[in-house]
Amino acid sequence: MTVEPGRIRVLNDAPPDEKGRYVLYLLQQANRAHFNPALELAVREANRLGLPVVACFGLLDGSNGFPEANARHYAFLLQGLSDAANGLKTRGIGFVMRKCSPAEIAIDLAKQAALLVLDRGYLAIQKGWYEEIGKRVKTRIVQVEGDVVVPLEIASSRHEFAARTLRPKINKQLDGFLNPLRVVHVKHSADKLGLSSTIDISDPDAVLASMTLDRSVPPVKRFKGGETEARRRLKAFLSGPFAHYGDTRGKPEAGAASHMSPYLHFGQISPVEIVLAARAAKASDDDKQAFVEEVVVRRELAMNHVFFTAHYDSYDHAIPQWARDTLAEKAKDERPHLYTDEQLANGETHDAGWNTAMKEMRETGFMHNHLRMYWGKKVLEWSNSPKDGFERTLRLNNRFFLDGRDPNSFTNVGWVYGLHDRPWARRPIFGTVRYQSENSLRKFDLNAYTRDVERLCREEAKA
Ligand SMILES: Cc1cc2nc3c(=O)[nH]c(=O)nc-3n(C[C@H](O)[C@H](O)[C@H](O)COP(=O)(O)OP(=O)(O)OC[C@H]3O[C@@H](n4cnc5c(N)ncnc54)[C@H](O)[C@@H]3O)c2cc1C
Repeated sequence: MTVEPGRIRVLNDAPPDEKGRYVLYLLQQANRAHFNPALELAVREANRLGLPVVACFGLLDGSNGFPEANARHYAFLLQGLSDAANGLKTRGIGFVMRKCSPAEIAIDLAKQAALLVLDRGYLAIQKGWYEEIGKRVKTRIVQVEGDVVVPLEIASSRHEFAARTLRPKINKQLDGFLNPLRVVHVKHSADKLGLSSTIDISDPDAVLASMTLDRSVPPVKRFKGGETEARRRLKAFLSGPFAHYGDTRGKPEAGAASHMSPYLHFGQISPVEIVLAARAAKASDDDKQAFVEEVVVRRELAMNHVFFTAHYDSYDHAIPQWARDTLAEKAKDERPHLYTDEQLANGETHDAGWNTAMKEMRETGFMHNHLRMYWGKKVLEWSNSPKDGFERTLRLNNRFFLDGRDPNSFTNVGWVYGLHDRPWARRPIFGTVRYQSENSLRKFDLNAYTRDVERLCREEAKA
């Protein structure tokens, strides 16, 4: 199918500029050359206008760097862009990359474009780029939503209370947006335009070395960025552990995790592609349903939260009143264990299971879903105040996770503090916010998980 009309928003309804030399696509959220609705729409429009397509990317560097991004994040991003650039070239689509803001490169290259196509993300910084572009680009601008299954405003027009309020709305729309995307053949190659990048992305390591950035968190070997690698991992997951996803996803040692979150965060794979592949895989309906619940309902609940919450990174704005009240009542409760930021980051607590999870995160950029909940709840318990706990959980999350700095990051850290949840039995420190005890470490084989983490860390340490 071609792009569903519900994914398309016209931001500037001017006619395409007749003098335009190409159709420009600001590839910023959906960093991929395939299964990318914004790109396919750009190709379709370019063919209709008899023009080539040029994709562009603005790389934020130095003092202008992306908030909280470090060498780990940038290495993965650049590997993905290198892969995307190869895919674009094979299709006859131009690719221009410069060290500047995404808005800057789009505004500059749009001067010679008939039409500008944007993809769509929901973080405040991304919304800022779209606003700036909207004010300064005079030609037609079309935005295409390709990184959620059900377009956000179609799913819901308000901040959702919990997964149970969003789920029926998503389910009503789901089948209408789960369509294979038709690849549009490029009729006019961009080769003759003579546009060149100031960045040679064929060597992502060299680009990383040329950047001014926080190198205190190094790249990881466990995850290689790019759509090719995302699809390879997805295939391996769906033909193996997926058959037991429903039963074993709470067991970190069982391997029933897709590891799609870093690839989804950097737009290196489409969630629609993931769900279509999962539906076609050999697994029970229960396994499929459990997976769709995570990758569509929970993930899109996170998008809904950041979209409708202006200050989603602020404890006072993002956490519901009932949860802040109950945590405030318990703010003076004795805290048997208090740790500094450094002790937490180094995994120097009394809790060996927590330290192992922290080690997986710090050394390999990832942590299993089941442990993330435990990990977050303990930071709340071991912090001076709930606000302090929220802020340092978010800092650690965004610093070490490859999938950090995502709508999922802000929303799930918020969940630890009561967002999208309900009151539970009253406890010290937590009040009626859901507590998680050390017992949750006994529900899986902690020794097997620890051995796994040790092995992964040895592999990271190899030259
Ligand atoms: C304290 C805490 C912090 C978290 N921080 C992040 C983060 O920074 N970035 C991030 O992407 N996720 C975060 N999560 C959500 C979840 O833990 C990860 O998305 C998941 O573990 C990623 O592993 P996977 O891709 O193998 O997941 P799978 O189990 O294979 O699930 C497939 C996909 O579904 C989505 N998904 C799964 N669980 C959730 C969830 N609870 N909420 C929303 N979407 C979900 C993800 O996109 C994931 O890739 C956090 C959860 C908690 C409790």
